[in-house]
Amino acid sequence: MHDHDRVLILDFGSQYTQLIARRIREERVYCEIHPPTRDVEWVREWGASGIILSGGPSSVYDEGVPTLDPAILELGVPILGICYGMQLVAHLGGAKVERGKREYGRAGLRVVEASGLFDGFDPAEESQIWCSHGDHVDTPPPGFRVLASTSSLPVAAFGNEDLGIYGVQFHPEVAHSVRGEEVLSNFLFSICHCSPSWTAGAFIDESVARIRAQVGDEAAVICGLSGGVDSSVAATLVHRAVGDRLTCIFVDNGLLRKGEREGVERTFRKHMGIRLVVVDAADRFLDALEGVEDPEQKRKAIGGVFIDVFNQTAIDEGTGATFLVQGTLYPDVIESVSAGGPSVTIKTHHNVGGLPDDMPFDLVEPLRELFKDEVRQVGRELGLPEEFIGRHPFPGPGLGIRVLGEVHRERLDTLREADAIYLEEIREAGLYDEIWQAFAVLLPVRSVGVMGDARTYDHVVALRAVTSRDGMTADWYPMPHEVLSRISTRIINEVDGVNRVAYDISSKPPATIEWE
Ligand SMILES: Nc1ncnc2c1ncn2[C@@H]1O[C@H](COP(=O)(O)OP(=O)(O)OP(=O)(O)O)[C@@H](O)[C@H]1O
Ligand SMILES: O=c1[nH]c(=O)c2[nH+]cn([C@@H]3O[C@H](COP(=O)(O)O)[C@@H](O)[C@H]3O)c2[nH]1
Ligand SMILES: NC(=O)CC[C@H](N)C(=O)O
Ligand SMILES: [Mg+2]
Repeated sequence: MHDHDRVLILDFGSQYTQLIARRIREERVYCEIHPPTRDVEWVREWGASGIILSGGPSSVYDEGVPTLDPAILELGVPILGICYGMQLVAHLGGAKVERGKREYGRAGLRVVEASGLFDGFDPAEESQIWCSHGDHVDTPPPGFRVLASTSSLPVAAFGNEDLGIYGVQFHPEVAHSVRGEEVLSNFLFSICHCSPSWTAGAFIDESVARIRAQVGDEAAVICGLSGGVDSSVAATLVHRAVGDRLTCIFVDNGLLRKGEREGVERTFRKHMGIRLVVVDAADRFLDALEGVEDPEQKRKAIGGVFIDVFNQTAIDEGTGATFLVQGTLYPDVIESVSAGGPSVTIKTHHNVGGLPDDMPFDLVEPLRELFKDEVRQVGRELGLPEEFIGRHPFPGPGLGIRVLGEVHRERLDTLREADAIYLEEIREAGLYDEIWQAFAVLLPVRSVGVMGDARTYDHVVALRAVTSRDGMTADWYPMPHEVLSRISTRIINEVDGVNRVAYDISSKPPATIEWE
């Protein structure tokens, strides 16, 4: 049995699946996202208080589309199907899913009565919802009744209260569905009878217990420690679970920022009380990157060397470790791999898709289901110093994916200097905490300039600064002009080989935060 009610989200490939998870956790209910291939036995074992079926790009009549073990509908666990999830419930329940009436964006929802899923709504009033579908249902399956409609959709929501199974054609999880949160909270609390008990403190207790169960009483554990918030939180949790059987390994991969190695070592030794080994492996990484230009190849090469170095260090240090802890987060996972489901690979995060198949360790990833801001909350609860928690994220492949194209030592040095100036000025201007992540990128092009009456033909540095909540979506930060101007002047004057600075004004999507 679990201490907390838990909701299972089956992911049919919607862009919004992670938003569903967020919304549920914001209601302080624990949830996890899993591929729709989970069968009824697995689901029973998992112990869901409620199940949400996400939307997705498929159509129920197409070939090879993801479906649901129909026995799950008979478990007696409440179910809410959203968009494709609703269409699947309709299809499996014997209703017809109609094709070809496309509806994207806003619509007005009118509920039949103010109860159950729509408790607190007013049948006399319309509320704005957000839609994104091409298929729809005109008549609910036998045993189900219409709960809401819009001017163009006769069935915007249906339900069978006896079975506790519901479907909504719109997306209650997006902010533009103005009362969507209420729909989700009605589902969680009135229908699934969850209690809102999932807090950062509860997460800590549970994950310490889970780590103990996974690692056992004997095994030794190493942790890849970067000094970033994710691995610091992961290391602290594991340390609570296994004590001195944990050794942290900080790898200087030659792709770190200026002063980073010294800074991380100092802060960690000062605050953490965990054994730390620092390994200088710059040559190995740079050798592996020689001649490699493609971003995915670079990421995979770096991921592979990380594991080799962890392995060699575990042996050299005589740890006998059989477990490797990583601070992998949910966004690392979702962007790297199709979660057994239908979403696509955006980029291979070094700690997920970049791992070799024949890894000599079992992975311990206590944060695999969380988003960055949730990890920060856990870190605060664990009492980690603000120096770790407030740090901008820094990717494991580091400057290796910020020197675009082939990575050379002198290019790394150039970027290191430019990046240090950029961050120094941002701190100086008091903007560091307002920005989610800021960094410089060295472009693989050169441009013409004039310095001291002489012609230059040098490199271009692009500056990126974004605001974000969880790294899944981001917007460019409107950096004050006088700060930009100071940064640009300093970089061009102080960094050899750079004669031009550009500011990146792309949001995510359609761009990503990193350039590679
Ligand atoms: N230089 C490094 N040495 C050892 N392990 C590393 C290093 N860089 C990354 N890792 C491992 O890869 C994981 C993922 O890196 P990632 O950058 O996502 O997390 P983080 O560095 O802990 O936090 P942040 O996102 O705040 O930088 C880390 O949690 C850590 O386990
Ligand atoms: O540890 C990591 N290993 C990686 O391979 C990796 N790639 C991207 N990132 C970080 O993830 C966040 C989202 O980045 P993107 O928008 O570029 O995908 C941003 O914070 C990125 O810095 C990584 N972190
Ligand atoms: N967003 C969705 O879930 C869309 C479901 C289905 N593909 C449709 O177009 O109706
Ligand atoms: Mg990092």
